[in-house]
Amino acid sequence: MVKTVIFGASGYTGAELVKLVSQHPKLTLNGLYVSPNSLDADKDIAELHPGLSHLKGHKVKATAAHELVYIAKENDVILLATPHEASHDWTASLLGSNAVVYDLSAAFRLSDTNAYQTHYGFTHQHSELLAQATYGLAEHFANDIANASLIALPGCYPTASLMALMPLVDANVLCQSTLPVINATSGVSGAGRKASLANSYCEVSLQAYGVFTHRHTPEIAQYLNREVIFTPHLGNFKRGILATITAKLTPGVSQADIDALYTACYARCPLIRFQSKPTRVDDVANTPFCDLYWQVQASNNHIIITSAIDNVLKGAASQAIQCVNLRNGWDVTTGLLGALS
Ligand SMILES: NC(=O)C1=CN([C@@H]2O[C@H](COP(=O)(O)OP(=O)(O)OC[C@H]3O[C@@H](n4cnc5c(N)ncnc54)[C@H](OP(=O)(O)O)[C@@H]3O)[C@@H](O)[C@H]2O)C=CC1
Ligand SMILES: CC(=O)N[C@@H](CCC(=O)OP(=O)(O)O)C(=O)O
Repeated sequence: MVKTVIFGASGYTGAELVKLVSQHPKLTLNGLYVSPNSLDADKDIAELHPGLSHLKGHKVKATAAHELVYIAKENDVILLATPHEASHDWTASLLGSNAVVYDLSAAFRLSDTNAYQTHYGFTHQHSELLAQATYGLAEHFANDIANASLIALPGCYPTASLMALMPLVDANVLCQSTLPVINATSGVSGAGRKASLANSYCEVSLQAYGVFTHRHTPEIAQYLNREVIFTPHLGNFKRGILATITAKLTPGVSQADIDALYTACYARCPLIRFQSKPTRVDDVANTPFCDLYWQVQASNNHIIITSAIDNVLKGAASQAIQCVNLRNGWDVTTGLLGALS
């Protein structure tokens, strides 16, 4: 069995990772960690997440920075479901042995160190790790992921957006002079488990936020190699993201062309599903799938694509497990579909 540890195990994505690792046929849970001064240190995971009561006996431990090198030596898979700064500070100590680091934060997603000061408010100290990191967008970078030692999982909105737009950019069917427009709504779990006024039950109402400033705009732009207009919205539901994307096509591109293009791109991708009607959050919540729907309006060369994912699964934890599977040469769905049928 492949020994696996999870940092940030008490959070939303951490708890999903605990569940996914525990049901994975080739992984074994070998340690759960929270922050050095966490109020949850030494609590049982079943106490923190009653939905994980069947895993009673797994306690979360406070991380001690001086133990990181040892933890990495003793394990094969390190999953970081931690804030960006914690991943940034700890990853160098976790690399260097045989363990592979899968980081769910944004600490290693962007290639430009300066972007971290602008968009994340901290100074990035590890340009060498940014150069080394592989982006964990599983369906698009499978070969790179298979050989990587540091995998930077995409953000939730970038996952939904890039799954829709990358095939079109790669096939060069988007008009160069018009920016794709992405409007996406996320459930509240996207903001993490920590209490805040903006995310409290009575305060949440469907609303745009981060207008022209959201930190996922440069992430999406970097991997598309072109600018986009991205506007996130907060919705009053727990989990899921629906991205509705409008883009201008080059003249003459038809519905049949786009059908063929997506079909070819995702032919061997069992976790990408095509829908004949606009996609719905309820169909992907609690699943590792990304659902796509598209419609071309030939009269004015436009396409609308709708992309739906579960933000804590395909947008984070289950995509991390896809990467673990790819990195170990296992079927990409291993451990992900068992409880669904
Ligand atoms: N929620 C989502 O939909 C998505 C989240 N992500 C990213 O995944 C990561 C985890 O997100 P999420 O699960 O939502 O967050 P949560 O706030 O729900 O959980 C964060 C976890 O990290 C621990 N933690 C907090 N501060 C530190 C610290 N300084 N050092 C180490 N551990 C710490 C917390 O426990 P404690 O404070 O008790 O130590 C908790 O276990 C983040 O980087 C987030 O940006 C990515 C994609 C989607
Ligand atoms: C609803 C909500 O608040 N969502 C989060 C995005 C969550 C995510 O993907 O986070 P990272 O890129 O930080 O890992 C936000 O907009 O900040």
